[in-house]
Amino acid sequence: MAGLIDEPILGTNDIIETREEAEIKDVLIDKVREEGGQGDREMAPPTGNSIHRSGSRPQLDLSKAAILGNSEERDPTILLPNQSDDISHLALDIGGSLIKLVYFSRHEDRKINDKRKNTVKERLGISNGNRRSYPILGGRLHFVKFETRKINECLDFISSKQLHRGGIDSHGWLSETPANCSAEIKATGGGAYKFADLFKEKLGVSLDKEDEMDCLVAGANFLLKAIRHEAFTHMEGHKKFVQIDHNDLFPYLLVNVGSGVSMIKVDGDGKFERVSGTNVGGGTYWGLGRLLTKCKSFDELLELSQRGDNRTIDMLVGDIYGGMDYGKIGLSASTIASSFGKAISEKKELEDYRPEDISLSLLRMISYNIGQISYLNALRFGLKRIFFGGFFIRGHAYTMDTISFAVHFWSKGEAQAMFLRHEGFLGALGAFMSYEKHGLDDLMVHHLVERFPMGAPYTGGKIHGPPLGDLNEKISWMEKFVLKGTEITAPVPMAPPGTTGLGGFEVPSSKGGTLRSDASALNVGVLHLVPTLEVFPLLADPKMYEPNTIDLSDHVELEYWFTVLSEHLPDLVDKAVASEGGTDDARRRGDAFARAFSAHLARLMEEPAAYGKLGLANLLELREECLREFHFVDAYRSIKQRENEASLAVLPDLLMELDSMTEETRLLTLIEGVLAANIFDWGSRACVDLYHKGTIIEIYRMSRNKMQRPWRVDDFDVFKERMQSSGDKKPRPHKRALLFVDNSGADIVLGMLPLARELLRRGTEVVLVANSLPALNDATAMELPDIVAEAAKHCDILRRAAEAGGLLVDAMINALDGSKENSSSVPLMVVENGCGSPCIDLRQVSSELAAAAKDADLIILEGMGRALHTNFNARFKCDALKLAMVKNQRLAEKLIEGNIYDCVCRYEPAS
Ligand SMILES: CC(C)(COP(=O)(O)O)[C@@H](O)C(=O)NCCC(=O)O
Ligand SMILES: [Mn+2]
Repeated sequence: MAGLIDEPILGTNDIIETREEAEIKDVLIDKVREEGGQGDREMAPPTGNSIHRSGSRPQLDLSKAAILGNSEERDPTILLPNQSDDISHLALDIGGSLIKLVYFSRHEDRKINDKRKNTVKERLGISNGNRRSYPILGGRLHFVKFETRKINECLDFISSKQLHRGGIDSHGWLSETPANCSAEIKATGGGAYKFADLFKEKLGVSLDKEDEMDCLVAGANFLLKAIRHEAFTHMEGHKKFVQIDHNDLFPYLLVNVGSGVSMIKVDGDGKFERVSGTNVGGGTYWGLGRLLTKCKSFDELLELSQRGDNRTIDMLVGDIYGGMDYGKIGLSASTIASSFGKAISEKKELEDYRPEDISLSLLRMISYNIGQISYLNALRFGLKRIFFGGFFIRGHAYTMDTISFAVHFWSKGEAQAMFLRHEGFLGALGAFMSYEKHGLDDLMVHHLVERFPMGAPYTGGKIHGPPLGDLNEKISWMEKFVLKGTEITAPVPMAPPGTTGLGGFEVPSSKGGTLRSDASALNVGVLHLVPTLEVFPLLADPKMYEPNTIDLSDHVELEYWFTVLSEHLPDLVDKAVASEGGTDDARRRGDAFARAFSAHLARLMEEPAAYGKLGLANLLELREECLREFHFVDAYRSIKQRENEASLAVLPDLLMELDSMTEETRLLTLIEGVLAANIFDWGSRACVDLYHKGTIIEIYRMSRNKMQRPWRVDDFDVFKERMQSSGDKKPRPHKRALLFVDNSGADIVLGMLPLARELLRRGTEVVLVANSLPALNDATAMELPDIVAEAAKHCDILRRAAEAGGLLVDAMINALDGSKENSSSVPLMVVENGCGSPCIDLRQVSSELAAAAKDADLIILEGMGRALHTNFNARFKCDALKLAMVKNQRLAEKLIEGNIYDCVCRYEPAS
């Protein structure tokens, strides 16, 4: 059976400048020695093309190794194109019931010879490499679990992924272990002792034991500081994410509900005390439940409870008071007076009770008890916040509701129970954190991007067999998955919460047809660690910033966008398959992509907050990520090329026309041009239908002719005032403008480039900000220099500025030999934005863009994705212009009370 886990993409390593291999090896060997602080240690000399390491270590393949960038730099990056090992860190939490694994896989190197990057770094004064003292590599943190009784499956998993081999040292290099010393894996939990010999025997590794409490606290602190939507409340079926202020996190009570329960007062990093606990925990539920119901697993028991009615077993207040409330002390008739209390007075045997009812009664008894004891401890120490973690909870709505109810009830609403999405992984994550100097504790929230687990959207990281090895296995698994028609293809709708008020709940508040135990067990994605990401420095209030304009927690809204994306899918698959030559292989990958994406959508429909707060930007990014997962690198490649060529052909005429205008008319025509050309959007259903009705130029002309002011949002006059002289007063030109460009073809060539040219003409430096990776027909930073070079053939202003910005090949030589000072023009530059999506979350942008922003006093956001779906409400420290054509009827109605093809020109002076 295939394994169901997200796999890092196994990709090719693109390459760079070639250098003498021998020289590179020397640098590399020196680097490993020096940075590992082990200069005196003997290192095996290279044999052939690889360094052979001790038996349990992977080989480092140095063939075709090359220095990336400038070899004179202090810490040059060295690319190993043939090094295929996915170097990993692994940590374990081996509990009585479950084994939790956290492992790290390195990002594949997608580095290519992007000369633009080097020049832009020089221009913007970006220092090379990482700014932290010990850099960590970009990569992904994966979270998986196994049942402890199936420990062999876990060992097979580790072995097949080679997770026990090698690690990364403090500098992101393979750490070296002397030949006579075996590898060590950090592990916590009782099983780290119990199974130490088994790990040694089967994998040849020693378990380096870490204290369980230390790990729990380290894991919880890391999550609460570094993950945006980690903590949430859960009351009467409603999940609500809580924004934790990192500076006001401590003290709090951490309640870890595993087999037993620990209550820990946390005062800071590494500062905590186990103040209480209870032996009535997850193990009790499972153990008693198994005896009473004959259930085979925890999940089965939990699933049973979904259909249970505890009133048949529990003695309720109403049973004692003849169906009445005991109002005087605030107890309703449905309050449980005594768990399992009815069983004493009835002449029934165990077989006479439904297992479903027993399970629910048990679950409720234990959850309530945990909630109550936790609150009493919080009260004891004056703690307001209580975070609950541990695998007992497993995102199960009824368990959380019951705990929340207990805390709320006994505290009279003063205290709140909060839950953690990575609830089960606190210990494993803490053990992972204990690897010395991995740099993780340095990471901040903007360095982590949580993405949907690609390989297995619906299985929640549960491992059912060996992991999927390659793309082919993943595709076959997708095929089998859909053919089997499991429940994900028909998502279970959320049921309205059911509560009787005061006393408690009659039935579980989120009672679907069936509880998919996997889904409830793991609501976490894969954490992508991107240490180079930064918060966009021009955000007026980063803490209050919310990228998404549309709230998808509104189910009607979610359903609408779900339908839009589903309907767009066949066309997208056609484009993607065509972009890969329309081969049988491409068709197969296309089908697998469609299935995987549909499954993700269905999963999110079922549980929108499964991976944190869901916004439209996440859905649009998911689609792009999913395409990349099935190796479609640029589905709209040929469309983009065709449109670029057609637009470049008419650019000279447009520029001539613009040059013949007065300054005032020209500015208006330029803005009209941007809005009109934004119609070329292959992500909009309506626009794609339109493209069948005419040529690119015909559609562009039609769109321009339709431009009539006032636009639906029209701040042009205020913008014009800022830009143009009135009377004798000549306004100070902006120093630097960041232009967030959108689509290829007419959009960039006939819209944004002419606007950039106007700004350059006025003496404003221009930085074109484009996607790092392709998304729909958006122009990428890699593509822009060629487009600019073509455009510059027809325009002196663009040519000189592009030269000054190092965008033209000749100019690059100038820039590098220091003659840039002679340039007579302000520069035109290109930076990548750090994302591969039609939208942009400005909390996580490339370091290039953050550096470029430092001197910028004007930003122009263009397109629906970047200016409407995201950032429509964003406020900036500098002047901001948001330009877009609305190419969706519903969005037009909702956002601007207008109609499809209406335009937005929103200008907001610096705040
Ligand atoms: C994907 C997009 C955000 C891209 O728009 P752009 O940023 O290129 O203006 C937009 O096309 C969109 O929201 N499309 C889905 C809605 C529809 O098909 O109507
Ligand atoms: Mn776009």
